[in-house]
Amino acid sequence: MTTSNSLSRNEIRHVIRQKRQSLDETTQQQQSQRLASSLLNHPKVLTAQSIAIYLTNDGELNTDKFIHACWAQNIKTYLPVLHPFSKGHLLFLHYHEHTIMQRNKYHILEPKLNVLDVLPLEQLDIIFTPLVAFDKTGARLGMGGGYYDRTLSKWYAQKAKTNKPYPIGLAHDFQQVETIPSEHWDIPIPEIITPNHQFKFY
Ligand SMILES: Nc1nc2c(c(=O)[nH]1)N(C=O)[C@@H](CNc1ccc(C(=O)N[C@@H](CCC(=O)O)C(=O)O)cc1)CN2
Ligand SMILES: Nc1ncnc2c1ncn2[C@@H]1O[C@H](COP(=O)(O)OP(=O)(O)OP(=O)(O)O)[C@@H](O)[C@H]1O
Repeated sequence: MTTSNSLSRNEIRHVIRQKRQSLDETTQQQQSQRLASSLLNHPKVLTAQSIAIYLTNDGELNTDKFIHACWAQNIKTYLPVLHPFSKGHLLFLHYHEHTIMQRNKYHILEPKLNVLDVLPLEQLDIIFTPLVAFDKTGARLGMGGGYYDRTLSKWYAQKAKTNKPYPIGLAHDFQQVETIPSEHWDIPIPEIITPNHQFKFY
């Protein structure tokens, strides 16, 4: 990794995170509704039984309305939980209206760990991934922990077999940038959805 690369990745993170943190609540609610409406017509969602999603943090595109719509349609929803021993890795736990929640070290709400609620990655139909920025090639930049890079690398390694879970990035339109300086561990994702566009990369 070169210093200039890491600086510009950090600069992108800084600029885009500031922008999304400054969104007002009305805009967030409108975008959440638009997202839910478009996702509910998505062919992969229409046939999904279990999906991984995230709870909005740091001004991310709000997923609340979509999550509730999934529950109404009997689509099971799973949330990322920081792995208790395996640093940098995520588990995906069932999230329903009675789930006991707690805050992780980043102050993001996550289901309280219970092994009975964990679903192996390959049993999820779709993994909706949060991101800070994406570019025209499908490169994604996250918060900097490498959590989704590690998760997606497991998907990538086994994708010839099952292609499950199908990754879809979610973002505000302004999170698209010209180019993300790539690192060797980055896994480009096949599809990114914003309130106004659907991008398919391969
Ligand atoms: N909604 C949501 N949930 C998610 C993620 C995400 O991007 N969005 N993650 C995606 O990976 C994982 C958490 N990764 C994160 C990595 C860094 C920071 C963060 O805020 N870092 C602060 C410093 C916080 C601290 O150390 O106290 C910062 O960079 O300013 C947050 C989450 C799992 N859950
Ligand atoms: N597949 C992987 N295996 C091991 N380490 C990895 C892997 N992917 C990323 N990392 C490590 O994670 C750290 C953070 O990576 P990076 O800055 O690209 O995360 P990010 O894409 O912003 O975050 P996220 O993927 O959680 O959204 C890097 O130091 C990198 O070495």
